[in-house]
Amino acid sequence: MSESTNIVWHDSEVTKQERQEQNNHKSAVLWFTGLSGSGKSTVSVALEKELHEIGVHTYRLDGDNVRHGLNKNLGFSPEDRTENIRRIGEVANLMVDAGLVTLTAFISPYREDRDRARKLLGEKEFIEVYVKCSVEACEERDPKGLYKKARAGEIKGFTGIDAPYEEPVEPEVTIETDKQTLEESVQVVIDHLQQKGYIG
Ligand SMILES: Nc1ncnc2c1ncn2[C@@H]1O[C@H](COP(=O)(O)OS(=O)(=O)O)[C@@H](OP(=O)(O)O)[C@H]1O
Ligand SMILES: Nc1ncnc2c1ncn2[C@@H]1O[C@H](COP(=O)(O)OP(=O)(O)O)[C@@H](O)[C@H]1O
Repeated sequence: MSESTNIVWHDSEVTKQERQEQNNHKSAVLWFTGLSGSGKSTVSVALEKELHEIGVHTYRLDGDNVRHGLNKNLGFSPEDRTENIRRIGEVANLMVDAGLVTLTAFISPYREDRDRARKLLGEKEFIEVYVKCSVEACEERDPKGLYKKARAGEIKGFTGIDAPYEEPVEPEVTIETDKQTLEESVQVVIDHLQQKGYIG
């Protein structure tokens, strides 16, 4: 890939802070990470609905959806997953600049890739939400039948089966979807946003 040259940053006259003030809440990314079937999509969808209902401006980026468009040229090799997460970090950064509480739901299995996104966004605007769920429980749920295919050898390099998932070390929030209900998980994240002053 060639790098762009002769490009100059052009500032806007409306700042992120002004957008946040108009919205009446701060902006940040809620970075959901966890195994396939752990509940990233389910929890982020329910959480976004609740946030929207209380007047928070949101947008949700989901692995399956983004891989249909922006990242349709990427597969599941380690290099492609890294590029997937790099692009999502950049898109999330733009959305946070636009004043949105941005919810991303990607397996994002590599710590280094998540930490790169954290560094890009900055500590205050990157909230890592570890969707913790045992691989056994995810496999039992198998909402898309992918674990079955992975066990049968029809999918190679499936996260948790024959590809790694590196657990977060110090996530801002952990939800345990094999122990908590969906409603409890959503509430844990809302409590965090309120306690840390992101939303009123
Ligand atoms: N090999 C392999 N490993 C893991 N997942 C696979 C694979 N092949 C396809 N899928 C489907 O792709 C979804 C994961 O995409 P992500 O963009 O979140 O993955 S990653 O962050 O780049 O690792 C994942 O969606 P979720 O189940 O929502 O996590 C799967 O439906
Ligand atoms: N407490 C829970 N929280 C979230 N999802 C749950 C819970 N209990 C069962 N589920 C089910 O687990 C599955 C999670 O799938 P999904 O949200 O697509 O996960 P992911 O996006 O991480 O792949 C769904 O079928 C959901 O209904």
